[in-house]
Amino acid sequence: MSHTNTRIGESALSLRDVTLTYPDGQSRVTALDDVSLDVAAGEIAAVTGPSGSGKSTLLAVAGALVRPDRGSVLFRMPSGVADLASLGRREASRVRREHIGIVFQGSNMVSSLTAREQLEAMVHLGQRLVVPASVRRRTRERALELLDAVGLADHANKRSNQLSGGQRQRVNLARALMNSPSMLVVDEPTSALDQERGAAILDLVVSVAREQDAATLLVTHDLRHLDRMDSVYRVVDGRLEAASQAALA
Ligand SMILES: Nc1ncnc2c1ncn2[C@@H]1O[C@H](COP(=O)(O)OP(=O)(O)OP(=O)(O)O)[C@@H](O)[C@H]1O
Repeated sequence: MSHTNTRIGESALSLRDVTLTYPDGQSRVTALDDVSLDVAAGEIAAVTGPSGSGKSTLLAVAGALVRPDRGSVLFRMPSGVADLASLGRREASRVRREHIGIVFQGSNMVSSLTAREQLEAMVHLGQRLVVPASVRRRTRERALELLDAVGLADHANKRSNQLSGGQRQRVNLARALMNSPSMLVVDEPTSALDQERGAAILDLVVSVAREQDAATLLVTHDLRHLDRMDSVYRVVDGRLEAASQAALA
């Protein structure tokens, strides 16, 4: 893994000149066009923009789910700085599991597991040996704590097909927080929620980002929340623009 501290400066996440294209028939469509972005630890950066402009792709690149064609994606983890753009599949998957919390719309849940077990699996998945009872107990406690924090203490033992769309979205967020990630990438966390619950979930994202010093990228269409963000960007045709909140209102 590369250790390139000098180029990342004070940032926890630093994208430099990132370009990503997808195949489109005989040609290619440019989803991200020379994007550079810095997010500090504990900073919450909102990403807005029209449908199809490249927001989810930006999150996927930052979250080590997709490798860009060009550019670097430097990420500061407790163990050092890695360029996510140059990691192989296995290494990227390990970094995601251990250090990145990902909340995408429709994130997959295992239907046979309860809400609590979905969270516990995040921790147990990475462990090859038999998990000691003390670790299992701590993991369970943390899972219940997080389910409580997202307002689902009473639903811990329900399977995902017994939960509503909004409740599943909250399980997704709780699950992303299980490993105390250094980076959170969150796509439309409030889309399936009413205003009150949406605001509560956003409160949780904000408090987690601050308390755990997680660099946070959050796609939202809900302009009411933008005043709670540290920075606001707009993606238009794959290009990133800094956006003032006044210009978006
Ligand atoms: N897997 C893919 N294969 C081919 N093209 C893709 C793929 N994923 C996205 N695209 C294209 O890349 C561009 C950016 O898509 P992206 O999903 O990042 O936009 P978005 O801003 O998140 O949109 P929305 O707000 O509708 O979710 C679009 O033109 C889209 O059609």
